[in-house]
Amino acid sequence: MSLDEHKKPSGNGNGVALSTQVAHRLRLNPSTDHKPDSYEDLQSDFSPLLFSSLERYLPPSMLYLSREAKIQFMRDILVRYSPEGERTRIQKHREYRQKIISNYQPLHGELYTMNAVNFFVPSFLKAINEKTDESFRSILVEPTPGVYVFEMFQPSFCEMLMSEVENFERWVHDTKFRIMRPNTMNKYGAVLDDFGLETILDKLMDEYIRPMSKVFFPEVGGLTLDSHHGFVVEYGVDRDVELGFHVDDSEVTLNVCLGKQFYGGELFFRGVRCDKHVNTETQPEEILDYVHVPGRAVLHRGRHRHGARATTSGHRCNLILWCRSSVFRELKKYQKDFSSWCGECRREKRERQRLSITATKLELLKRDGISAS
Ligand SMILES: O=C(O)CCC(=O)C(=O)O
Ligand SMILES: [Fe+2]
Repeated sequence: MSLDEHKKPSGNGNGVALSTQVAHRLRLNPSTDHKPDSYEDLQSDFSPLLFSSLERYLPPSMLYLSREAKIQFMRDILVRYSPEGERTRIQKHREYRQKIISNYQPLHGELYTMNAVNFFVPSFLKAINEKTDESFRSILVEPTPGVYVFEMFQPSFCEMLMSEVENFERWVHDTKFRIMRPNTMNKYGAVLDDFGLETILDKLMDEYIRPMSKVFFPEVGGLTLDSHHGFVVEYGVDRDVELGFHVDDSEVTLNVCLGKQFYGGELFFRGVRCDKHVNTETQPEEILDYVHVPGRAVLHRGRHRHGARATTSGHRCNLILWCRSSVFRELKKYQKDFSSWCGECRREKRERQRLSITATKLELLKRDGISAS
């Protein structure tokens, strides 16, 4: 079975910016008591807010230089981390979103602001309020290491979200608006962030998924999730039927079944892998087939290889939230061993340790043998 890198149409992995000049390294931690200059009047393709945030990371010796000198220095850094092509793409995407948001009339206004009591089931809310390892563990099961399953959404929320998506799809059809699909592997489905749901999905990641990821996925940036790609996928005989074996472009993925009635569509998992090992063999203990249930969530690492079997009848709709950590992505560039989360790195490491123990034992035996003679 060959595997696809599931691509998103947006987002970059830029992390903590590093200076080109060794003498002027950015600080690792911001100077929180420093009041940055205002950059509101700055004509630049970077947001003025980005400049004032970055200013707090300037080396102390630069904090009181002229505004122009700071702008020049920060611009040089930003340009390195966001090449022109990428900036143009982001700008185009911003305009695309703006066009949708100013023309699309939402069906359920109440979906666009977070209303936790109406959206989530009480058990989930209780666990989130407590935010402890035990409270999370009390509401979920872990059918294979690293895959967590729990009840999450109220049925009324699932219905409302599905009918909003249908309404959006109808608008797209009627106005012949050309929309971008969620990723390279789906022909159907819609990006929720593109039609006004970005703010609540941000909240969903910040206040609900990050606290859980901090407990369950600290080694893949679970504590520092800072951006997301949120969409729905739609399956059925007249939609996408199945989804091939892949890894997500995320550190942590939330996948919640919204409904409706369907047969098939099982998720299959086959172990977590880093880039280098993405196509390596599956170990028997890594095999999991999971049956979707409306309202129920699955939380897993983006690098946990998976796919979805054919939805053979009916209509299946799932909410997917790919959560990313720019810090994790930046740090990953400088690492080679991912044995804290990649099944194959771990297997190789154990094998190296086993060989080294055997060699040491042999060495000792040999020495003993020699001294005994
Ligand atoms: O259909 C599913 O439940 C899986 C979807 C998925 O893995 C994805 O969109 O990344
Ligand atoms: Fe996926």
